[in-house]
Amino acid sequence: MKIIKLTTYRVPPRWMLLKIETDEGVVGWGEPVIEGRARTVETAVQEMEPYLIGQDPARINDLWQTMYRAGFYRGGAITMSAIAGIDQALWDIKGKVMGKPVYELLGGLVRDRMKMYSWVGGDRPSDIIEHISKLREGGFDTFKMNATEELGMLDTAAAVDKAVERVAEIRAAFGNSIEFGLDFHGRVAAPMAKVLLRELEPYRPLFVEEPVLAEQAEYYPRLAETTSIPLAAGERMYSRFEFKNVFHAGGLSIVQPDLSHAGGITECMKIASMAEAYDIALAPHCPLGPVALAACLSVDFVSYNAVLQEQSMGIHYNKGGELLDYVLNKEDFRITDGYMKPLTKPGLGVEVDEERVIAASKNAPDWRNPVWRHADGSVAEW
Ligand SMILES: O=C(O)C(=O)C[C@@H](O)[C@H](O)CO
Ligand SMILES: [Mg+2]
Repeated sequence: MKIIKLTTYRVPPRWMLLKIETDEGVVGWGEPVIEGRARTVETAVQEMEPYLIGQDPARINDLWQTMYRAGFYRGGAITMSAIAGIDQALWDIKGKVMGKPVYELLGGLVRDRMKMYSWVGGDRPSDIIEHISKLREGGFDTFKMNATEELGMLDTAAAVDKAVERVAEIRAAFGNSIEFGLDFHGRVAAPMAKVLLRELEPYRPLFVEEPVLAEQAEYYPRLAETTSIPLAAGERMYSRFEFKNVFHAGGLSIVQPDLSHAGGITECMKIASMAEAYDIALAPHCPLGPVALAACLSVDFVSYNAVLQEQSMGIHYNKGGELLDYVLNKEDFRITDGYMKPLTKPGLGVEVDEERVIAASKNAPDWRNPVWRHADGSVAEW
């Protein structure tokens, strides 16, 4: 079997799907994308074609190593997202050829169902109580929200109190009948992270995500010394070589690689097992589309340390497109009592609605995250 064609489709709300075709008619789908840089990743996928066209899609490991090493320069968000989507599609092909779901090819199920969580509150956290109440009716009991709006490197007690009061309200409304993660989203600089973590401690969030920016990862062990709140990060790290340093330095309790940013299934399986060796839990990042989620689940269902899975249904980013819009087997993505079952169809287990994808790709928006500014006019982390 040989790879004959790669086709990318940028689709609303801000995703990109990749179709890899073979000379024997077997097709694989992947989701290579960096939110806000879809066109750049699209070009990166096209630049990988010379390594792929005419090659045997079964040789995933060799194709992965070639894409990673052959271009001399390596790593980073764009290249590793391109490799990620291609890798997902190659695993999809392999599963379809062998008539097995990818998790079977990775050693079989380590659990029968996977715990899912839902975003609440939007870019500027608001209406949290009402949003949680509504999602609880749908069976969710675990949520994630932004902890703050813009926050200065050194901010006021009032700004800290605003973030803490929001969390206090959640505990007052729901007690310990629900769990919630707080995403600092890189908005909190090191000087304020310690302050916020201390004030949030009494409310026992399930975790705090990106307590500081990934480029400040050396603070993770220092911050972990000051709090019992589990620290989580990973969506802005792109290979096991980056995660290696973070695991070795310590401080992270939960690792959140993104299956569409960190080299795909092949790489994230390695990251997951490295994390397990450090007793770090796995909670793949996935505010993206159905193929990315299916790739996450392929890793979740074979990784002992997988504890939580993000999914984007109802997320505030999904304007103009929703998770199941491009999926024919929607019923397989049902979430019952906050859990998903394995996707059992061959490959990644997503039956892509290709007609819908092609139609939607005709006028895909160039999604960009907003550029926030502090009161003094300087750029704020979004
Ligand atoms: O889902 C998360 O945890 C996020 O922090 C969302 C962020 O990754 C946006 O997708 C960037 O555009
Ligand atoms: Mg995040």
